[in-house]
Amino acid sequence: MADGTRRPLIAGNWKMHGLKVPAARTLGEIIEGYDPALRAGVDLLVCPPAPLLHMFSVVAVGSRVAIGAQDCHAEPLGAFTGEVSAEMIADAGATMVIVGHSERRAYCGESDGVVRGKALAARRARLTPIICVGETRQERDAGQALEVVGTQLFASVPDGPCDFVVAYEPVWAIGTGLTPTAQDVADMHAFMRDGLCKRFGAAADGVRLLYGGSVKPANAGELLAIADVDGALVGGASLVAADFLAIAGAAVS
Ligand SMILES: O=C[C@H](O)COP(=O)(O)O
Repeated sequence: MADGTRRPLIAGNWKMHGLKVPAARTLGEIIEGYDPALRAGVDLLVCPPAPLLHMFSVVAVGSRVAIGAQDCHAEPLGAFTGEVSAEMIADAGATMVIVGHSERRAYCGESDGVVRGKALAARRARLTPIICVGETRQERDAGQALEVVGTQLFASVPDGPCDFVVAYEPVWAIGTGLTPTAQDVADMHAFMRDGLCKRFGAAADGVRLLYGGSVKPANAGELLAIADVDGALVGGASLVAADFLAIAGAAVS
């Protein structure tokens, strides 16, 4: 649970889902459902596929629903066919960007160093990076979860100001319906907070630590009540406005 100084953030990662007409309808439902009670207590972020960023940013103007991207390139421009820079994302109207998602680490071979470069690019473009970390099932079963996440966190987060969000997403919990125990989530978030505070000092108290991996309306209350869980990074359930809003509701109840 956010400690009162950290406003909860519920972020929806739509991954590679969304054609413009149904996607705009879903965004409209989210905006409509982000009522004063929710607005008073929780931040909402929707991260659609890149081709929808500009349209979403225009539709969301004045709604206080933030729009974010799912990835960015480290360089501001250049001969990088198919890539999108942080500056382009900001120019499209987005304010945040996910970096280092485990799907990109696994399928695109992104190392901690690459992720750190993307987080720095986000800072350069005045975007807030959401830096993702998380262990595999094999690593957890081997008792290495804290060590693996600690290493990822240290190497993926750039030096400088605490202008980032961290998302802890156990790889084995993503899209599987499985979640860690509340105690395991609490231990990991306390460990991450401690590591950030040792490195950055008191400023790290303001960093929001999200949990991600099979967050649904049915389990959001329990997960969001855990100490040092300041919100959620939601995949599948963020594609349904009612489910996404119900998860946001759990952050304020
Ligand atoms: O970025 C979101 C995560 O990968 C979680 O996805 P999920 O909620 O579908 O498990």
